[in-house]
Amino acid sequence: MMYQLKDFSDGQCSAEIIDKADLTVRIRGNSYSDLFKAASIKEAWDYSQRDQAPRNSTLEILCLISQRSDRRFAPNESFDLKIVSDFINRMHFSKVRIFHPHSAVSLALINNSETIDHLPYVAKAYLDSGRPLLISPDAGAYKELHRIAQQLQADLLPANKVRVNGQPEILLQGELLNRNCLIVDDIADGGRTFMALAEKLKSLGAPKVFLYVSHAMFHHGLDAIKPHIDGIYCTNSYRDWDDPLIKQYAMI
Ligand SMILES: O=P(O)(O)OC[C@H]1O[C@H](OP(=O)(O)OP(=O)(O)O)[C@H](O)[C@@H]1O
Repeated sequence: MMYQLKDFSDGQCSAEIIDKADLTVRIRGNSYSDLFKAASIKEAWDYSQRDQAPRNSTLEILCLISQRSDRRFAPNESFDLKIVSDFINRMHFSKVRIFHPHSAVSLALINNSETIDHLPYVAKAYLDSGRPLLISPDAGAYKELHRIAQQLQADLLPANKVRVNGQPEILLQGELLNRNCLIVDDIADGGRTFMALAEKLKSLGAPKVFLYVSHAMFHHGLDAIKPHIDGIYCTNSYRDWDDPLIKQYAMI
């Protein structure tokens, strides 16, 4: 560890640099507090470098807060991803690596940014679940999953999601042929998208439906999703889970 963090009882956070080498800071990044911690570390590291030739600094963000707010949804609402991106840009890391961002807008707004690929985790889930048919749940997920399906030499069936009064409705583009399915997406928030899709896939003959999400939030818990999904694969980019339904790959 190149640095250590101290938390004060009033909520303040402070950083101390232990090693003046190149800096890598890996955070979940799913809270404003995490971003402030990264800022404290970078400020202390910059000062530690004042008499040296420039070194490299990398910020790795596993679950970027406000990544879904990649546009101004209404003229009287804040553009939250822009605020977060401006904050990150002011830290001046030489590289910012973001794990499976919701859209390319994060990469466009954050300077010197690149993606941490989720392919290795999808590959593990794909093999563990017995090479099922991959399902992309919506148009946004299709392009990424098409790339991954090609790399894995896996079959891919696109679904499309339209929200009607907030409820997802599903259209499938192809035949299931009684195969098990692995839905692949970036984020599970409440999980309704995947319940509705799994229900549809099972009604069309899928014996088992598995789900891979990089960022497993499940803000309403797992009880509602359990009758629909036979297994969930995810990373711990957002939080740690301890549930028999979930197989989790540790990143932090
Ligand atoms: O678990 P749930 O609550 O069902 O939400 C999960 C879905 O929401 C996100 O897409 P979103 O609808 O935000 O995509 P958009 O950018 O196309 O609006 C995410 O990519 C999932 O597809």
